Amino acid sequence: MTADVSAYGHPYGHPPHVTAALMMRGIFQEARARLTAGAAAPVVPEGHPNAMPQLTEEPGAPGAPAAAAEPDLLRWATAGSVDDGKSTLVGRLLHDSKSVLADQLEAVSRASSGEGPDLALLTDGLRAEREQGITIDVAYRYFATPRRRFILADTPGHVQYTRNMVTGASTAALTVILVDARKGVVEQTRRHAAVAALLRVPHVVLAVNKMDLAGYEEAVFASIAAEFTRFATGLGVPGVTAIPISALAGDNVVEPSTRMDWYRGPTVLEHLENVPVAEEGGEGDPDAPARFPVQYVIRTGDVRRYAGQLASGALRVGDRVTVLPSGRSTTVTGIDVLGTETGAARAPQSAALRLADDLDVSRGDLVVPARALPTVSRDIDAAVCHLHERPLRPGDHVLLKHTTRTVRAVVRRIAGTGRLALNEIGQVQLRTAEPVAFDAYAASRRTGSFVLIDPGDGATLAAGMTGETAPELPDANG
Ligand SMILES: Nc1nc2c(ncn2[C@@H]2O[C@H](COP(=O)(O)OP(=O)(O)OP(=O)(O)O)[C@@H](O)[C@H]2O)c(=O)[nH]1
Repeated sequence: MTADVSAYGHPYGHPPHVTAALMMRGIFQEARARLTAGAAAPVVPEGHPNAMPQLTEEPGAPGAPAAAAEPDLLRWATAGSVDDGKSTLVGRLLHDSKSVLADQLEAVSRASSGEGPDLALLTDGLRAEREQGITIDVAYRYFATPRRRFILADTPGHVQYTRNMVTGASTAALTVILVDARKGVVEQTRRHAAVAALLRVPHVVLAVNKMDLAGYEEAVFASIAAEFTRFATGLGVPGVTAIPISALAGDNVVEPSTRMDWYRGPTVLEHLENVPVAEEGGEGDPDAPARFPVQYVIRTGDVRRYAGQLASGALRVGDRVTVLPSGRSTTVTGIDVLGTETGAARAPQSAALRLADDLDVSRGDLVVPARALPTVSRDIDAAVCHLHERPLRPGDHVLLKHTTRTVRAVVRRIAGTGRLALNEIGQVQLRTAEPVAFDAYAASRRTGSFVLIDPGDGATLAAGMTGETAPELPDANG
């Protein structure tokens, strides 16, 4: 798969599935890289049920500079307790928006007993496939409508929920949290809201599902929406959009419901199609300082160029930049995007830079504007979500993977009980063997996040958000 992963010597690679090790950079980036580069090859293998031809027909893709935030691409995730209807919702969305391949639908119809197709089968088929692998937690589903393309991190609900949600939501611009209208806000819902808040997912949708089983009553919806919004707002979730739906009957998923005329808001799809994707601190934020993690060095004769993908902000020829962690400064003398000399590049474009001075720049270095430096330190304090069966303990030796850089680190302190079990989120202090250049997660999701890796077997142990405070969460293993 990506050169990145093999850099620490572990042969992951199950596209379109992804292991948690790829979480922060992930297949999203591969997808994005391909899309912005206008690559002809689809992100998912040809013939796979997820292989949506629309992906390669991005308007103006080849050669066209990527729009700052790729307004036509939304990355999103779903969350909800077991049986709240995640699979049915996604199936309904694909079905009603005609975003599913015809042969797949036919197979589902044949497999379903009863009247309509069992929409959960559309996603459960993929899930079974995914569950064959131990480390595979999230399947990425690609679909498109005429308005927008979507990448959905489809997470199984029943087990290891937090891990999956962290994996799925960390790069998402939106997450849909489902509740069952008959049950309302439950412990799990609060936990999902807390994780969404921690990950700073910019848009949270509360889908109050199974409204058909609640008589399509406005009062039922209103009280659940009010309770959730109060709770989520208290956690710092910027905005909640609550939508009453029946995933099974198709109310307010793609088409507006005729049975809930008291609801005037958007359907789920309308909302997905219209929600703004540029977020503060995100790759599309025009005010964010430039962050350019060097992926590899290209040598042609005497000329050296540094290739990578802008994690945030923009770089221009003439910019005074500092290369971290060394701290040396120089000037950008050339920028190549898609093999063409350009004056500038902006996130999320991939680019190759030329620098005025012959500095010793290598993979894992971070090129930043000299006037807007991140923190450079060997000490990292972060909210960490533990993703492995083996608990994390002080004294543990790990590899810390941050953007394109992997360094050795040791766990110095874990607040509270002093250990982190699977799915727990806690405050962790780390000391790295070499300085790392990072931002606060609040300022930049990309340069403020990292994963911890087991140096022995390459397993992903944990995901961290620098400078964040771990929330108090109910019920760690929901
Ligand atoms: N009446 C009614 N039933 C629904 C609705 N949405 C889903 N269901 C049913 O609820 C059950 C669970 O739906 P799923 O879509 O499998 O739920 P899930 O959240 O994906 O559950 P996991 O796969 O276990 O995570 C199925 O029997 C669905 O048919 C709805 O809007 N109304």
